[in-house]
Amino acid sequence: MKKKILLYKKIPEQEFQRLAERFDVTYFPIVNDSNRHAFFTALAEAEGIIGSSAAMGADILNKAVKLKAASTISVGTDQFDLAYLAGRGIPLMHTPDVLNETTADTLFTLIMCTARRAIEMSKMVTEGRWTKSIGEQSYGTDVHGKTLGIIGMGRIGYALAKRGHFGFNMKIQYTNRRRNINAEQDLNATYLEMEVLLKTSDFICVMTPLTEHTERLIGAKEFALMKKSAIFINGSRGKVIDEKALINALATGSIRAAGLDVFEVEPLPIDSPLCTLDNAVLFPHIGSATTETRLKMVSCAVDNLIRALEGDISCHCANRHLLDAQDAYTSSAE
Ligand SMILES: NC(=O)C1=CN([C@@H]2O[C@H](COP(=O)(O)OP(=O)(O)OC[C@H]3O[C@@H](n4cnc5c(N)ncnc54)[C@H](O)[C@@H]3O)[C@@H](O)[C@H]2O)C=CC1
Ligand SMILES: O=C(O)C(=O)CO
Repeated sequence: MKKKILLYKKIPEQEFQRLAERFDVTYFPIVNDSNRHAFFTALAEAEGIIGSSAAMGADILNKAVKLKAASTISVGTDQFDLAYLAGRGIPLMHTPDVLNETTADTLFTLIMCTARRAIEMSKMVTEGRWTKSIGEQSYGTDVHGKTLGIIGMGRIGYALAKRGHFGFNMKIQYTNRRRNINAEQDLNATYLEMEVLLKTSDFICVMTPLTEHTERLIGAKEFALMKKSAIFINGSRGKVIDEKALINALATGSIRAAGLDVFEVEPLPIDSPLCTLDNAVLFPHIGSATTETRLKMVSCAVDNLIRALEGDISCHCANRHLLDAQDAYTSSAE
């Protein structure tokens, strides 16, 4: 008999078929109040789950009494309670690497848009305010040759640093839990304590995961340390920064601008003060959102679930360290 799995995201047909060939799939393209009861009923029967963009805390996961493996169509795993899953011996699979280059492209777009005031200038044209040659009040600032400070020099941080170093002759500096020797050797990156990085960077980009250690990593104190000319970029998760403190820094001109792909609350409510600030460039969480990369992520997540339900978590398991620490993983193939 086929194992039951729960799919809670719309995915391309060919990937759906790969799941359907192997599993008995219950599919919820979206979960809302009208289908939540049915969703929980399916969750209680599922040996595997696959999807993204839905909170999967212990309160939800404890309904998944038969669960053997979870697969998220994302590299970020903050929607899940990793320790809870590990405590039950359940691996959480994720999709690293396939989205590095696309997400770094998005981050560099934010850098260019904020520095050159691209959205603001475009609005000037489309709103009929371009009535004479622009003056210096509309000038941007250069990106090439400036200093790029990266907080979280992991897979995506490195891909961003590559663009800055090779494409824009930027000086790369970073802070990270561990030294990134590849970035130092390949990109001449300098490791700095956070405080020094904040004080000396022209562009500061946060690319850490959201964890209990990184929640509100950047707040009023950190914004106050940045140069008045600094441009702040967040592509990690909204909760890694104190959004109110950022709004204050932008509104008072204590930093120059911010480019944001992620927010404390998503979708960003239209009454957020961020929406009124010309020096904030706001994207609707599109870091990895190209057709090619989203397909690769789905494909990777499908492979991950198939392998994990066969007992193989050697690749792409996000809570492997927690499972190993308590020797909790027992192969679901057993
Ligand atoms: N905006 C978007 O669409 C996307 C956002 N993301 C976010 O980016 C995050 C990072 O992704 P990857 O680069 O693949 O992860 P990664 O694990 O390769 O890199 C993260 C780096 O942050 C460092 N780090 C962790 N805690 C830190 C701390 N307290 N201080 C300094 N450094 C710390 C780690 O040592 C690691 O090197 C994801 O977890 C996800 O939340 C990822 C993809 C797309
Ligand atoms: O993969 C992730 O973590 C994202 O945020 C979307 O690509």
